[in-house]
Amino acid sequence: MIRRLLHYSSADARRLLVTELVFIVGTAVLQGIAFLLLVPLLRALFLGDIDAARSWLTAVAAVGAGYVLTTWFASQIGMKASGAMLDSLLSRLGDRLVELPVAWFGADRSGLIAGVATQGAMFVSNMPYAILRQILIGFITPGTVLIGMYVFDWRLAVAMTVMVPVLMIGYRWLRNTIGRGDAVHAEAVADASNRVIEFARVQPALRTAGDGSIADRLVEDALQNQHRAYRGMLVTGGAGIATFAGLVQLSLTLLLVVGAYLAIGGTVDIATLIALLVLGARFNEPIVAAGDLGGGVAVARTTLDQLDRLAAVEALPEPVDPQAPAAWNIEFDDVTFGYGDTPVLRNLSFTAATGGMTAIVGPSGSGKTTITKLIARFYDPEAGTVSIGGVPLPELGTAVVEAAVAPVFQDVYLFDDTILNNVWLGNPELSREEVIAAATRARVDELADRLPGGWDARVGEGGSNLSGGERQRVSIARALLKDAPIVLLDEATAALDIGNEIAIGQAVDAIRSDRTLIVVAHRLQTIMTADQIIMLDGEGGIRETGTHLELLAAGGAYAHYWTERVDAAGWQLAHD
Ligand SMILES: Nc1ncnc2c1ncn2[C@@H]1O[C@H](COP(=O)(O)OP(=O)(O)OP(=O)(O)O)[C@@H](O)[C@H]1O
Repeated sequence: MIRRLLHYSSADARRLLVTELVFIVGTAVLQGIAFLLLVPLLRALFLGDIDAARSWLTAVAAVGAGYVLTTWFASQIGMKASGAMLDSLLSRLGDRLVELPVAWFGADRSGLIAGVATQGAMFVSNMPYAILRQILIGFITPGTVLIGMYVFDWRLAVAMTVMVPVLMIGYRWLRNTIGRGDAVHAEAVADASNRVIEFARVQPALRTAGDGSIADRLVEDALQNQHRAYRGMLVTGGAGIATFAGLVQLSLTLLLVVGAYLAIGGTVDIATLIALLVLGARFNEPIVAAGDLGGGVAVARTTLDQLDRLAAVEALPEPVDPQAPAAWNIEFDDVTFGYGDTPVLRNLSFTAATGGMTAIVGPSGSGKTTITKLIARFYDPEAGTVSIGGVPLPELGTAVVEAAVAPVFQDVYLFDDTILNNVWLGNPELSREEVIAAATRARVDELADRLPGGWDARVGEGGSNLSGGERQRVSIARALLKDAPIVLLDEATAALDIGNEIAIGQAVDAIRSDRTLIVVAHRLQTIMTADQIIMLDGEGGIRETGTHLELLAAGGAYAHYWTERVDAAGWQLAHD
């Protein structure tokens, strides 16, 4: 455990932890010596030898003073070590999270991350101050007492020694039992957190679904599961602690029996025996305290295991010497990719020219969004290459790709802040005026005019005060500000009102100049004006490629798709 704590410590936390350990060892040895000095002291008192008792009392007082001093230092340094440990755990976690591939983050990860970053990190960082000290003292003090016991009476010392492996096995078993229970509990807590977060997010949809919806059931099941896991942990943990305390009592009983036997045999005088039995009781005290805290170690271990698993998640390969692309054309060369066993894209090849707009259309689930995710390098393909400017993405590296690409996805997340600050995120270097100018080009000015507070109106959690189309306009404004040479736009599938439809059209026009734009296109206007349309076939490949006019003239699948869409739009307009 100490090795693992040191592994996750910053240099500062490591220095404090090692210093604290030195003081803890000093504390424990001094405590052991103080206990040992009780034997001659008590013996002298029983025998009425007041002078000797006074001398031993002075010795106990001197060792006690040393003990108090080292304890004070150990606790002060321990407190600082705990603080430094918390800092280093959180910064290690933060560093790791930004390294992980974007694809790793799904809704089911929020509970895990929240659990590790809050309760888990607190538990681990509490180790140096609150737990480690007691546990080390629980082993080192009895160890010192045991060595001293051999000096006083080897037979009682042997009786104590016999119990050491039994107590060690008991302690291990206790720790493992609580550890197993806690691992199950931590998983259940993470799952319940995910469900509750999801439940809170989708409230509007749930209100219309009424009681007993799937989400209600999932939350209820997850909470019940957590409750069961917690109860299981308490029951097994409680049983473990009680069993361990029983073993400790057994060792004391053994000492009593051996002591009584020796006293009856006359090989040890009563005064010495009583003093040694008092010592035996003291021998057990720190062990019981350590046993009680064994659960704490197990819980901290669960968090360290989770951190180990996070450390083991494979990041995408990064180049030693990242290249810079000379152009911004995008090329898919024989790309095959899937999320599971079945490929979503099969041997897919196409080129999107620098500065042009490519519209991707096709049936639902045909892989349109997946193509944009591969360009943003959320994933690497299983086979084939995706390149920008002729350089495969793994040779550019994630940082270069992230700088070159501005994604505008459908599920735009806005922070619970002002409209302007949400756009500003795209490029924090720019002035307020420059941000407003870019936001105006993406037609966000209409929102600022409408909402009380203007540019400083708050958008609510996740942008809940805005419609889907409005959120997407804010996201387009961010992309405009970022001024990346490639923009990926996943157009909102939801039908837009006429105001949003026109505004999004103007925002897309603003963004397309001088940029390579890949659009998962749903608006007829976007599709019609694209430089190239790629129509996916729904089986992982491309059915047709060309301009709107070329494909219409070909009279194939696209022409059919277009006629249907136009008819549907006409039907919709006729009924509005
Ligand atoms: N993270 C994921 N994990 C597992 N499967 C996924 C994931 N994302 C997408 N898929 C699956 O991959 C397939 C293609 O999804 P994709 O979102 O690329 O399709 P799409 O053409 O954009 O669909 P739509 O038009 O409905 O948005 C779908 O079957 C989808 O269920």
